[in-house]
Amino acid sequence: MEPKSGISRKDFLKLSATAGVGIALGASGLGAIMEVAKPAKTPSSAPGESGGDIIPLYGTHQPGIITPQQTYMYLASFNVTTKNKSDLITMLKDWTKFCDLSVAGGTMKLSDNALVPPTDTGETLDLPASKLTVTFGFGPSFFMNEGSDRFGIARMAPLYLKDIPRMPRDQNIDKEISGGDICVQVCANDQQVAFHAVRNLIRLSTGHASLKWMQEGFASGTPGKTPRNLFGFKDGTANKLHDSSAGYDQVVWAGDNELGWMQGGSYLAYRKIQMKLESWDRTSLADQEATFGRSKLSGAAFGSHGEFDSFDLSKLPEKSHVSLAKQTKQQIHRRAYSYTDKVDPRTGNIDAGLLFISYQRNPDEQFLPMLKLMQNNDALNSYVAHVGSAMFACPAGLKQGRYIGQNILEA
Ligand SMILES: C=CC1=C(C)c2cc3[nH]c(cc4nc(cc5[nH]c(cc1n2)c(C)c5CCC(=O)O)C(CCC(=O)O)=C4C)c(C)c3C=C
Ligand SMILES: [Fe+2]
Repeated sequence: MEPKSGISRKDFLKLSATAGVGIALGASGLGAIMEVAKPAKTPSSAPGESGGDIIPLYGTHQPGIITPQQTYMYLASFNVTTKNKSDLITMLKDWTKFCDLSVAGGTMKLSDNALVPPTDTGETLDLPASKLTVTFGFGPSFFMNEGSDRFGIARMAPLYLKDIPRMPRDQNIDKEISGGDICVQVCANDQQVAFHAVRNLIRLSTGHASLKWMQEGFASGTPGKTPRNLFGFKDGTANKLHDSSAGYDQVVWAGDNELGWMQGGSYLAYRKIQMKLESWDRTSLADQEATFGRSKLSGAAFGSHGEFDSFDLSKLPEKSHVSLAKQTKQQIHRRAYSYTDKVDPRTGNIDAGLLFISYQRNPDEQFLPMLKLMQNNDALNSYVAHVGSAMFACPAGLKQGRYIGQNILEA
């Protein structure tokens, strides 16, 4: 059934219920998704309407990588618990069907049986798609787990996938919030829509995988302008340098030296970085700007005027953050979100910082040399501590009718 455009999630639900399409509950109560409805709206609807809020799940590349940043993000990492490959496939199929429906603003059909829990948790019933994207990635332990090729896919591991090696300033890295077999990056312009997606993906993983860790982030900025991080600086300016199809091919998308499933995919590098807000806030403006090598107000590099102006590297302090990144002569595509958490009752300091995420086609060449140089020399080091770390390989875009990871598990 092809729903009409302009209808709400709730209307669509009613329609799908009448037409007898939707999702049947399995024996567990959460169960496998047996049948899903077609997308509730089309991506071509006018902006402002729900349809204009749709980012397609299918395409050459996964959504959520070069997609302009939405306001909210959940990053969740799962460990696969089932030893059975077909169980794993069931979960990935259910996830795919769920994403197919939710990114289009649809909702799983509630049960007709009042005696069992509703299939969908319901908090998005009246909400539009909100540019929801779900991006999947696979960690090194997905392919080879503690020396065991448990799903017979070790030969399918991509060229550069490995845990980020221990860095000089990694003494605060917490293993509990690092790594994992599968990561899911969920982004949307409505936090409830993003949460609904991650929550239901967790529900659908029951019996197949367990949630290892989850992080929640936000990015705030005027549309079309670079958002500022919690140090008050524009963060993401240099992404403009590769903002073209050729630029993304050069910086982001894995090439034809990779196995087929990874060509057009990308490597996700993740660092959870605490930012010492209290000590930063006691730092003079001049020192803050020298830390990055850019003006706080305009975002312009030292010696230039506008945020996006080219600049002379010799005008920046040698150990400034931007200078170090430039010295590597590499580019990465950053898609970071801020986070805030609890206050330490002993010091009154806030646990807040950056969920640093970057995408690149070759982390060995692009990301790791940059991280190493920064860990050794960065002026920013006085104000930050890295506490979480992970790397995942995100497959190429999905074709309709296929499930995420199919090209790895059924090759
Ligand atoms: C290893 C890669 C990087 C880490 C880790 C990282 C952490 C980090 N960055 C900021 C704030 C800013 N970063 C900026 C630029 C920038 N950062 C990286 C890489 C890492 N950052 C790169 C490659 C660049 C681009 C450099 C260039 O080519 O010009 C900036 C300047 C504005 C911008 O371009 O975005 C800011 C500000 C924080 C706060 C942080 C850890 C908490
Ligand atoms: Fe940076």
